[in-house]
Amino acid sequence: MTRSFEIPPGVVAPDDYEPLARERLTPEAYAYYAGGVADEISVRWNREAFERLKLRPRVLGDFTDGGTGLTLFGQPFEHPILLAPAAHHGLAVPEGEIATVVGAGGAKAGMIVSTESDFTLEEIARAARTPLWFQLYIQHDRGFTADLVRRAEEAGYGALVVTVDAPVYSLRNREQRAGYRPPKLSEHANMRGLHTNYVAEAALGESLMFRGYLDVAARWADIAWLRSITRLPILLKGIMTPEDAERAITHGIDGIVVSNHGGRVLDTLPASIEVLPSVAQQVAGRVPILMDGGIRRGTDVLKALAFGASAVLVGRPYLYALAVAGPAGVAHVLHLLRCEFEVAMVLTGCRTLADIGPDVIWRG
Ligand SMILES: Cc1cc2nc3c(=O)[nH]c(=O)nc-3n(C[C@H](O)[C@H](O)[C@H](O)COP(=O)(O)O)c2cc1C
Ligand SMILES: CCCCC(=O)C(=O)O
Repeated sequence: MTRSFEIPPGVVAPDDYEPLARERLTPEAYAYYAGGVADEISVRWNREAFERLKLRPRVLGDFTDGGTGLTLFGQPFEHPILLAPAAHHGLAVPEGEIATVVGAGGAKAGMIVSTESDFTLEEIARAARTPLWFQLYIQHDRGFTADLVRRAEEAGYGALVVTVDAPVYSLRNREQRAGYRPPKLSEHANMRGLHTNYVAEAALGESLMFRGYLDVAARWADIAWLRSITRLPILLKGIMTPEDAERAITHGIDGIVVSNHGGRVLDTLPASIEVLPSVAQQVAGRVPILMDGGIRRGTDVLKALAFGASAVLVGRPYLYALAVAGPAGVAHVLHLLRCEFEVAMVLTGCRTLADIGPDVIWRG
């Protein structure tokens, strides 16, 4: 790092980074980070659903030997707040994901590295002092995809998070209005040399989706194939229904991420937190569930765990913090969330994560 990064005075809550990031990012980059698909209704619902949930306080508990530690797939984590996979940290600072992973290490937070990172997965792993998982987008070229998996294994990633809810770059009007253009797949650091002839474009009068593009998109058979080529734990990210959760389990996957992709793929999907209980009921403890979408406060983390998540992922808050204060910002925003979460645990009578259950939610 060649520059020093400082936390601006007055930043005391995760959301305090957002207006400052907006000033520092280009309008195109801000549109990419902040935006969702179409009218951004699911983006709003992710927040509103958390805001509607009330907590039930408990007093005078005994917190001896309490803590936030957990184990996922045999890997220890200090707390259940991980960095969600997000493409293009280089839009925030030139050091991109290298700065992010340093910040994640400072806050002892696990990080999920995106297929579409601006540094290679190997470069990020070399800079890491914290557990890393790799988020995989199954590419049209399955041989290339298998190579990515092999590279993630060799670089020491602890799990594969296969994102299954975005087979197509969806219609993000805010990005379009701001003039943001995503790079071509082969321009991404991890995907140099990738070739694909399949692009989701349609001339007037042509079909966008049903003219061959989906011939090479991932299907359930690809999950069975992935299962057969790696011993890494596999999570599917973007599961929103009990049926798909069940199907994932029958395909031998090890974990599920309940997510509407931060409202970036299909608008008017319900909030992730709203569907979490039905997925948790179906899964019934057979595999761990993680969730993301709209986590902005420690109380949101508590609510997600109360509804059956083992851990949560946070997206935009750390991207904004990265833009404002580099690795220091990332560490700080995660630390704020962890501190808020611990306070919420104590004030609802929870000594460890195992104590967090439906009882912490105020009913009626
Ligand atoms: C700028 C940005 C880029 C993202 N890129 C990816 C990605 O490459 N892969 C992926 O699985 N999810 C991606 N996501 C979705 C996040 O992993 C996560 O689901 C979402 O941001 C959670 O919602 P939140 O931002 O409200 O916390 C991205 C999200 C944002 C905001
Ligand atoms: C197909 C989407 C690519 C990156 C991404 O996941 C996002 O911007 O949300």
